[in-house]
Amino acid sequence: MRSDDAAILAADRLSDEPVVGTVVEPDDDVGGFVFATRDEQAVSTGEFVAYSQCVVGSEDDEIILARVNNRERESGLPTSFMADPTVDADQIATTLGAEADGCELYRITASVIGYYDPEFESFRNPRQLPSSGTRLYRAPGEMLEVVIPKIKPPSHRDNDEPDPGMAQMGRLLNRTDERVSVELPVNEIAATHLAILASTGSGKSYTASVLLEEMLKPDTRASVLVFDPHGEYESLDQMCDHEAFQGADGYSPAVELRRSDQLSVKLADLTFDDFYSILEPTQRMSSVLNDALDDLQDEESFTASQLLKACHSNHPDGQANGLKWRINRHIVQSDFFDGYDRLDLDDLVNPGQVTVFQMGGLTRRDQQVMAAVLLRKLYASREAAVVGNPEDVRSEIKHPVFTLFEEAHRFAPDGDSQALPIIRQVNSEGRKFGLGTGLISQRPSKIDETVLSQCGTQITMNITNPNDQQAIRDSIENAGEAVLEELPGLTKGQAIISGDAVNTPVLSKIRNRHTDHKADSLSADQLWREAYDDAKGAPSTSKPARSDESGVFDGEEEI
Ligand SMILES: Nc1ncnc2c1ncn2[C@@H]1O[C@H](COP(=O)(O)OP(=O)(O)OP(=O)(O)O)[C@@H](O)[C@H]1O
Repeated sequence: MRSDDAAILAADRLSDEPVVGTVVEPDDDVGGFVFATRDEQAVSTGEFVAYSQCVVGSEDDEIILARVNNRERESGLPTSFMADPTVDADQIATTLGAEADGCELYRITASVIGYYDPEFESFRNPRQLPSSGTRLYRAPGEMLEVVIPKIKPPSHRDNDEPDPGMAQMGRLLNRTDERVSVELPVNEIAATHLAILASTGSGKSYTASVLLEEMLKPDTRASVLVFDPHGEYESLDQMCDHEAFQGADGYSPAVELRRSDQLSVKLADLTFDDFYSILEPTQRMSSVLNDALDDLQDEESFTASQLLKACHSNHPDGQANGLKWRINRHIVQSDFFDGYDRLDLDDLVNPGQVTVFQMGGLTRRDQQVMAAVLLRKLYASREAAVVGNPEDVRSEIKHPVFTLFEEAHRFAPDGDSQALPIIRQVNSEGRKFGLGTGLISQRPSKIDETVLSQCGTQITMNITNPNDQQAIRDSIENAGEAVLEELPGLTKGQAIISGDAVNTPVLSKIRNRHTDHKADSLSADQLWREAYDDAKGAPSTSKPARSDESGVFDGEEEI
């Protein structure tokens, strides 16, 4: 980010950029205009173009940004706009290099985004569409770097104000000849929640890992909990030794990996609803359970045998037998429930630490119960810390926490889940208490609608299923139809970033990871060959896997 952003925003800056076309006519329907160009490559969908215009209330001309939407090819002479009496035909011919014979033109629709107002820290509507003949330029890359992230621009920050923590996620997808960096304010993502949505294999966990890398850099030192049903995030521990993550003051991120056999939930932390879903009691059993839990409600911790005893003491006549059988079956015989806490928040959440819960061996219900218990504890602890109750022992978490849910449709489905009520609560109230969620899913249509619509920032990648596309349309208010139409065409690592962290949606290429990516699909042919060699005791005939472990695409260098 440059500090001389005032100069970057000056309208005369536009003349350094290539001319990409000329406005043919305003188009009220799209809140924009149609322009003509010969160079279709320079103006692919989602690209930013710009023109200068005098706007009411501003002394100088402003740079107005517009986004390229649809395009149509027009062969032959550009008769439709050459016939427009307000257009200077010579000027258009010069601009486009249009020669009389067989020149190919493209009619392109663009919607006006507005001019950037640093006071307002956002775009303003110029309230007037450009007139025919207005010359259009490619929007300057340096300007886009300043105006896309939703932050106070450097020129408007006090010297003693700390720089906002920025996550350098990648670059603008459409700019192939220059690197225009896409940075997102970490604060905004953590406070207003995030959704990363894409079909399987499109790069969701890769993108989430890039974000986690950025959050754990010395500039940010975030506190993050990852709920990871497939063990996709363990390679993050490479951050501990990687030079990109070492601070001048000796900082190095901590990465805690908790395997499912190291996870357990304290019985006293479960609510009646949790017990209800674990034991699935009949109506009669429910009232036995209720009485037993009433007896134990003042205990800070209790064991399964204390619970059994409480059931028996209230109902010695045998009425409790059915429930006791279920307690034995689902609680006593499970390693997952315990009288004592193995989810101590002090160990799990610390600044500069990411804790990854590898929940692979747990049933879906246990995954939900664990996520619910932890989120409830965090919520209560952050609420107590912010509302300011120093007497409350739970107020120990003094810093914001970001939680990330891989396979979010398991935890917050469009249906029943132990974790859904608390995820809903965190998404609607968590901002006040510095508790944020990131939801990752390949099935947005299977996520609870309220939860999804409360994710303020969205990173959306290739998605082909029509129901999922519709769920995304419904949850992303301002991305614009034309940009969303790009979704099926995006390839691995390409994303639309929209919502609270950006002033306008942006098509991006997510950067390469510093750490290895461990979530690649298994290479079946190699594994078969290896298994065959093992079985025969022969020296290996297998060739190395074709998948590129570094995750670097052909011809794509590190940004
Ligand atoms: N930005 C990127 N740069 C380079 N490679 C990428 C990028 N994003 C994804 N990839 C590659 O694409 C593949 C799939 O990525 P990833 O594992 O993140 O997909 P996913 O959407 O999480 O899949 P799943 O739903 O199966 O978990 C990986 O091989 C990864 O190396």
